[in-house]
Amino acid sequence: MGDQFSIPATDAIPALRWEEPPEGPVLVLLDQTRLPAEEVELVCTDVQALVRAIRDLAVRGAPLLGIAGAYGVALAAARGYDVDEAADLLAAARPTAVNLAYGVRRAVDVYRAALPEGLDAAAAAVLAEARAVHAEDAAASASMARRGAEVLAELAPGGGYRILTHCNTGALVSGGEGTALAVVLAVHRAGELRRLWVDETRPLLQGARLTAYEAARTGMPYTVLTDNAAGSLFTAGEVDAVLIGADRIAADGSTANKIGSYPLAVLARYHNVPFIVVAPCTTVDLATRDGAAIEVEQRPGHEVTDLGSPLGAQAYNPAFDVTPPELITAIVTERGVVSPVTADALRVMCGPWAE
Ligand SMILES: CSC[C@@H](O)[C@@H](O)C(=O)COP(=O)(O)O
Repeated sequence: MGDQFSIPATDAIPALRWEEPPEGPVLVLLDQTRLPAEEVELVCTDVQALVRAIRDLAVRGAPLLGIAGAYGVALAAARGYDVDEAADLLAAARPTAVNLAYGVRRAVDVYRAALPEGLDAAAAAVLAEARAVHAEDAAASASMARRGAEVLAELAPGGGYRILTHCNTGALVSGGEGTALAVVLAVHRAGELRRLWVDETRPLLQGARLTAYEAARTGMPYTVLTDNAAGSLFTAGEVDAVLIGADRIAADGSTANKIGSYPLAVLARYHNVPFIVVAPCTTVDLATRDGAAIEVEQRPGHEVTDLGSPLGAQAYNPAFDVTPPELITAIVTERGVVSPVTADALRVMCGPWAE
C-alpha cells in the first residue's frame, strides 16, 4: 500500500508541489477533501499513494490531474520504481479528464527518450518535463483569463456581471489561477463582477466548499446556491453568463464537465444567456470523436446516499455529464476562442498535438 501522511498547509496554498527532503523526493498535495475546514497537506512518497489521492479527489480538476500525473511519473523514476507500471496506474486512476493521460504520456515519452543516458539522467529529464507541464499550465491559465474576460465583454456587453459557475475551476485545479474561475477573477479585478453565483455541486460540494473557499480568499462577492436553485435564478433574470471548465472536449466540441453542467447549458439556452466553456488545449481530445465516445466516470453510490437514504439504497452517480456543442456559446482556450463551436475551428485552434 502507498505511503501518505498529513501535515499542516503553508500560507501560500499551492495545490501541489515537488519536494526533496533527505528521505527522498515527495509530491505534496493540498488535501482538497478537507477544505475549507482544514488546510492540510498530503505527502505522497510513492505512486500508489498518489493514485489513491487522485481517486479520493484529494487532488482533482482536469489541469491539475495532468500536472499530478506528470509528477507521479517523475516520482516513480526518482524512487526507482517501474516507470511503465506507474504510468499505467496513474493514467487509469480517473478516466474522464484527458489531461491526466496527457500529463502521464508526456512524462513517460521524455523518460524513455532519456533512458539511454542512464537512470539518473532519465529521472532528471522527467522531473524537468513535469515542471514544464506545470509552468505551461500556469501560462495557459493567464492567457485564458485574459481571453475569457474579452469574450465575456463581447457576448454580454454592459459589465457589472452576475456569473454562474459550477464545480471548482480556480487555483486549486491549476498551475496558475485556473480556467473559468481565472476568468471570473480577472473580471473581479477589473471591478466588473457584481456577483458570482456558486452552484454547490452535489454530491461532493466542489462549489460550496472549494469555489466558495477561493472566492472568499480573493474577496469576490459570491453566493452559494443548491444546484436545483439555478432555474429560479435564471427566471429571476439574475444570470448574465455561465462560465464552466471542462474535463474532456471531444473533436466535435462536446464537453464533459462536472455532473450538472448540461442542465445549466439547457437553462442558459432557454433564457438566452451565454454559456462559455474555459479550458486549456490539453483538455481537448481530437481522438475522441464526439460526446458519446467520452468515458464518463461512475462514482461510488455512497457519495449520494450518505446524506440519509435508507441503508442499501441504490444510487446513480456519474461524475460528469456531456454538453453538446450546439448549446455552447464559446470555448475559450489559451490559444484562442471558437464561437460558434465547430469541429474545424477546434482542430485549427488546438491541433495537431491534441490528436
Ligand atoms: C478546470 S477544472 C474543470 C473540471 O475539471 C471541473 O469543472 C470538474 O468537473 C472537476 O471534477 P472533479 O470530479 O472535482 O475532478
